[in-house]
Amino acid sequence: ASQHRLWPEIEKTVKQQVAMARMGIGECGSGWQLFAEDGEMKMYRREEEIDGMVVDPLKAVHVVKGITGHEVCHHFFSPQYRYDWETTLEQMTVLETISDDTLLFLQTHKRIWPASQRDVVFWSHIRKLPNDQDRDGPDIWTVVNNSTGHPDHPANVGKCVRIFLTVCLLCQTRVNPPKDGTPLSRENVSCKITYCSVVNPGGWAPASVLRAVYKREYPKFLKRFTAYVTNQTKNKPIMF
Ligand SMILES: O=S(=O)(CCO)c1ccc(-c2ccc(C3CCCC3)c([C@H]3C[C@H]3c3ccccn3)c2)cc1
Repeated sequence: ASQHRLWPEIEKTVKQQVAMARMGIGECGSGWQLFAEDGEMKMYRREEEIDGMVVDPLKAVHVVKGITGHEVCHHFFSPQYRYDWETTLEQMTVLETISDDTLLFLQTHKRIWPASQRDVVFWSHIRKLPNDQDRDGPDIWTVVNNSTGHPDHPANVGKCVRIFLTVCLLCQTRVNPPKDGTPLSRENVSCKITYCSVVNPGGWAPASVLRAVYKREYPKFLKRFTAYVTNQTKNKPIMF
């Protein structure tokens, strides 16, 4: 994969996005407002517009018991699960398998009235990162999705408005070993999830509509996705 044309961009974007995701909300600069909370899940956004279009950066933090960072990233990255958890997905195509850890996707999302239908072309890269805080702690896993062009799928040719996004899912596994030396089980693991996304909706859509869509869809997406991973893994050996 290192010789692929996208490799330099992937390296740079992954490093950038991981650094941002690791910063706490306080360090991330001001202006973050908590807009949704549900148990361990907290969702923040910053209100930002470019040329009158809403591009509100989103940062969600969540802690889920019984699953690991590798399991969360594996189910987010792998195409075979996506229709199960991505409720707004209408069509997903893997345009290119760049390597076993890097795919190129074309996705069309269901139309959200009154906005016109959207599509997106993005590369998706999964990576394990050394846990530099705690040397013998479990590794950190991340998936970064970033829009890119594709010669066979130019933007805004068909009925869909092309959106542009950068998404980073960063997962840190926590292990609390059982006192009595019994083997590790799912009760002894949890995962701290940080999900960052910036979506440029492409063509114009009313700010009030977009903000309502995000307010409704993002909490639903993260809850549904983490519940899906819990269900998929509950009777399987732990994937560290
Ligand atoms: O994390 S991913 O890479 C996961 C791979 O699928 C991702 C996340 C979100 C989107 C996305 C981008 C834009 C929109 C809007 C913009 C104007 C009208 C459609 C929506 C709408 C469908 C709503 C939505 C918002 C948040 C979460 C899920 N659904 C979704 C795409 C990919």
